[in-house]
Amino acid sequence: MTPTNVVDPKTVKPVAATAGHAPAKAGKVGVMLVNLGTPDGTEFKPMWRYLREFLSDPRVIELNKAIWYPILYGLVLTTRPKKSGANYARIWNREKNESPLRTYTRAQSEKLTGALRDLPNVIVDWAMRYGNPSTSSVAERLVAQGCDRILSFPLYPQYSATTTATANDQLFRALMKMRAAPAVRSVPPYYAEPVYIEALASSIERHLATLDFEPEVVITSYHGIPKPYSDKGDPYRAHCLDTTRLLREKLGWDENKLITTFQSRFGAQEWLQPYTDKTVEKLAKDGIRSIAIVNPGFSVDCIETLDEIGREAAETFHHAGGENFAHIPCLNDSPEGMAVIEAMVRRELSGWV
Ligand SMILES: C=CC1=C(C)c2cc3[nH]c(cc4nc(cc5[nH]c(cc1n2)c(C)c5CCC(=O)O)C(CCC(=O)O)=C4C)c(C)c3C=C
Ligand SMILES: [Fe+2]
Ligand SMILES: [Fe+2]
Repeated sequence: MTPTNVVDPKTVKPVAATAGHAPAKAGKVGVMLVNLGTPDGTEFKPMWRYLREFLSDPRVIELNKAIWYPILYGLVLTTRPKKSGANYARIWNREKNESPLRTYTRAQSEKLTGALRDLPNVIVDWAMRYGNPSTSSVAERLVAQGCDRILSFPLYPQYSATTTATANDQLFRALMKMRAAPAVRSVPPYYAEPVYIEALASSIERHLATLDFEPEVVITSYHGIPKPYSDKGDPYRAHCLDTTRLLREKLGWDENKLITTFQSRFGAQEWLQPYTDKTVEKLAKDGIRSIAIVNPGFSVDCIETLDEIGREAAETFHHAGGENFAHIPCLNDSPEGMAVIEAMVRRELSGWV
């Protein structure tokens, strides 16, 4: 039987001009890489602006506003901008005057543009959930360039409401202001995709081969979330554990060689355990001399990987008696990392190009 109602996207033409109207630009597909966000500078003001936007997001801090805002404005935003700014200053990309997260996300977008050259109707761009370039400005730019469809790619392999869902919320908030809003798709979490697991395994093997020691233990350290969020149904922890299990199988390692921990606690409540800093300290005290840490949950290196792991965790390990410490970089814009992004984008564009 011949299908009668199937639309071939290649035959859909831009809307023609009618009397009194400019021709509507249409027919292009926007691919938008979305990362978490980052401050515009390391000084108090830009740090304050970034932290205020981030920590006012009810997906991130679930406390009632009447309780949270006095703490946020009275305590957190009076002290943390200075402390975090000093940490950002240590890892800042001085050549471009921006954080590594922004540099790497832009590089991913540029490389993806090159990789998708065979799809002339596709425009690739990149945005942040918090800070700049804002999600709304990039969505508007794509629409102005003729995109009537947008594929949004929240760059988090493991889903969490605190990251993936809020990136999607923000895009729809931008669409709420448009009369002619584009159709939207969102790339699903890819924590168990073979292309991602293979990329992590080959990146780990490549970096371990450059070391002059063999780690007795390799830690997969993920950003944490408050434990109550997980208890209430956020699937993030299960996604992280799945990634590590699949990576272990791929590498042929046992449960003592590749372990899972959670880092970057914020505030007083309990977060997902085991904690990375406590684990690193305990390993050294238990006589483990050599470790490596990899951060599979971060698509690019940032303050949490370069400073909290590359500096702080290394110091903790050495102070507790450890000898050899290695931090394995994130996939970033490496060939392995770009293979993951390209594969996910091509699959999710199906039917649109
Ligand atoms: C309650 C607070 C936070 C939750 C929940 C949270 C979840 C979460 N975050 C990431 C990824 C990143 N977080 C980064 C920085 C960062 N995270 C928090 C707080 C929470 N994160 C803060 C306050 C900060 C700012 C830095 C600081 O002051 O300590 C970053 C790095 C950004 C950069 O510019 O380098 C990333 C990436 C995930 C994946 C996640 C939940 C799964
Ligand atoms: Fe975070
Ligand atoms: Fe941190």
